[in-house]
Amino acid sequence: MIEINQLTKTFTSQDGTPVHALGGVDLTVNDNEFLTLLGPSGCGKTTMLKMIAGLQGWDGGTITIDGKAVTGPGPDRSMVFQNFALLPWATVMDNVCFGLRLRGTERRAREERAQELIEMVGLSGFESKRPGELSGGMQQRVGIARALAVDPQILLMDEPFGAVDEQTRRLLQEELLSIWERNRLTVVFVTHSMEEAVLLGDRVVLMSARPGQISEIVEVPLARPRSSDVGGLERSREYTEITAHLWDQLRSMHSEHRDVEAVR
Ligand SMILES: Nc1ncnc2c1ncn2[C@@H]1O[C@H](COP(=O)(O)OP(=O)(O)OP(=O)(O)O)[C@@H](O)[C@H]1O
Repeated sequence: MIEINQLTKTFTSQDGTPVHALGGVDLTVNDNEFLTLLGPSGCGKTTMLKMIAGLQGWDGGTITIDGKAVTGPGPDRSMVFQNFALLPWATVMDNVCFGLRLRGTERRAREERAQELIEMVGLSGFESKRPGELSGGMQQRVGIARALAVDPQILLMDEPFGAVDEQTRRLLQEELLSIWERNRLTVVFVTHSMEEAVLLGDRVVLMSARPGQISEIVEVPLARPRSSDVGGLERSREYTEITAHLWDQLRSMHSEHRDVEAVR
């Protein structure tokens, strides 16, 4: 279980003015939960994800995982980035093996594990290609396989499908759901898309504009497994009601934010 208590962070921008990114976030993520994070641009979603990953420090508050304080990155957590963050000179196989290699796993074992994952994400036959030879969707499949190779308990995903076309996005959503259904990981997934947040999540966490705080947590009652009929879910009444509610909330946040900016 991930427990976040009163998390605060203020950055200093280049001209020296403070940027209050997080203003006291409290959040609990349950084991095996698929949690999606939604909120206006700049409300601190990426910052919070990086903090859980142990890649970014904070000013106040605590983050614990199964009762242990997060003080840096660990083998229990993997992150998937929007821009894929692959090694451009390395092959698909070497990219997927990367984390296992850092851990000192011997070559045969790591290549066997990588091969399983390459098959799982539908990239068999592309093992010796380099990222530049692949489409965006294929590169993100490599990113997902790489993150899964180290068998993390927690997968942290920062708008992973933001840079791919609509059809690829749908396929990747279905694949991710099916991987999660089989492996029962804990997933924290940042997105700009209300639709994606609802289709994937057990709960949608709505963050308020900067300084980011939890504004509302919405339970998603859509039945699981969802991987085989994402399109059908989109036509259900529950889906329409939740997305309409989220849109109302986001719209009022945007207009409040505009009013605050205007007063400044
Ligand atoms: N290293 C940094 N130095 C200064 N300011 C930063 C730094 N990292 C983030 N910020 C600022 O902190 C705020 C939160 O950024 P963050 O990237 O977490 O937001 P976000 O909710 O993920 O945004 P988006 O949805 O646009 O990706 C933003 O105003 C951003 O400019």
